[in-house]
Amino acid sequence: MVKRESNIPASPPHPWPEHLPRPLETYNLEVDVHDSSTECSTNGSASPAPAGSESDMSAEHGFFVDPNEAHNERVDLKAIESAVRVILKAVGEDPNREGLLETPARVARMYAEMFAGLKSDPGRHLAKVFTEDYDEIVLVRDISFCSMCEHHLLPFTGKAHIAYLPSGKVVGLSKLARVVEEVARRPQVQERLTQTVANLVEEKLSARGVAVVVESTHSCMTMRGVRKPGSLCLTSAMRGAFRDDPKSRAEVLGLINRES
Ligand SMILES: Nc1nc2c(ncn2[C@@H]2O[C@H](COP(=O)(O)OP(=O)(O)OP(=O)(O)O)[C@@H](O)[C@H]2O)c(=O)[nH]1
Ligand SMILES: [Zn+2]
Repeated sequence: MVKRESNIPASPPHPWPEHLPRPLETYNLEVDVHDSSTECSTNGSASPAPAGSESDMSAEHGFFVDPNEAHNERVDLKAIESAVRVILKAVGEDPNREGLLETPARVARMYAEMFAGLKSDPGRHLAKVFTEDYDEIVLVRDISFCSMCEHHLLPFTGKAHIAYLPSGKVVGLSKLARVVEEVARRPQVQERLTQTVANLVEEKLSARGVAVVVESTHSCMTMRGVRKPGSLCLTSAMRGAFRDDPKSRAEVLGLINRES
């Protein structure tokens, strides 16, 4: 057993936020170099400083961990690699030919990225709000996203539009896009993505009204199966005033559909 230890101080100045991944360099890695099923075990004694502090920056550790980025620690990369090798063999490929040698590892990393939001809490992006005497529509339009259809594990890509009616507090505009980005990183159906985003905005901002419209193209409908390139799926979730008041609903839909 070869033990590699980082040079991070054993007693960090602050606890590392639970929902964040710990950068690999900050783990004490215990690697059995003789065992092909190598495991990395984490040692709780070494945690980095919280994001945003000076010691979180690349000068000391060689990288910066963005606390806004979702990360799914439970993804078993080795298991995905094995499964991809099985699939390659099953379709008649030779997983040992040169071009495919690194493919299982690439696919594993790709799934880790595409499903990074599976175990995270996207609502955290809406935790910081600003008191503001503004009670009209706030709309962020054309938030591009790429998610994965849970039926075929093929991407569906498109745009989300989020509007809300504040009740004394507004949120940073980028945070609405961050919620979409994180919720998208799960296997799902478009309806659930739409509702999840609407529920989060309504709950976390105590918004008087929320409108979420999502438009996307599903690869499972364009590149396979029924093969209808150009087909577009639209979903919407209306809450509060946008659901109950036809005038508010018409106003927000007008803004969402307005030509730029
Ligand atoms: N409602 C909904 N359906 C979706 C979504 N993404 C994919 N689907 C559909 O999920 C369905 C799965 O249908 P199945 O009959 O079980 O699978 P299939 O035989 O591969 O279906 P086809 O795609 O028609 O070939 C398909 O109709 C897909 O178009 C989504 O986000 N929402
Ligand atoms: Zn599909």
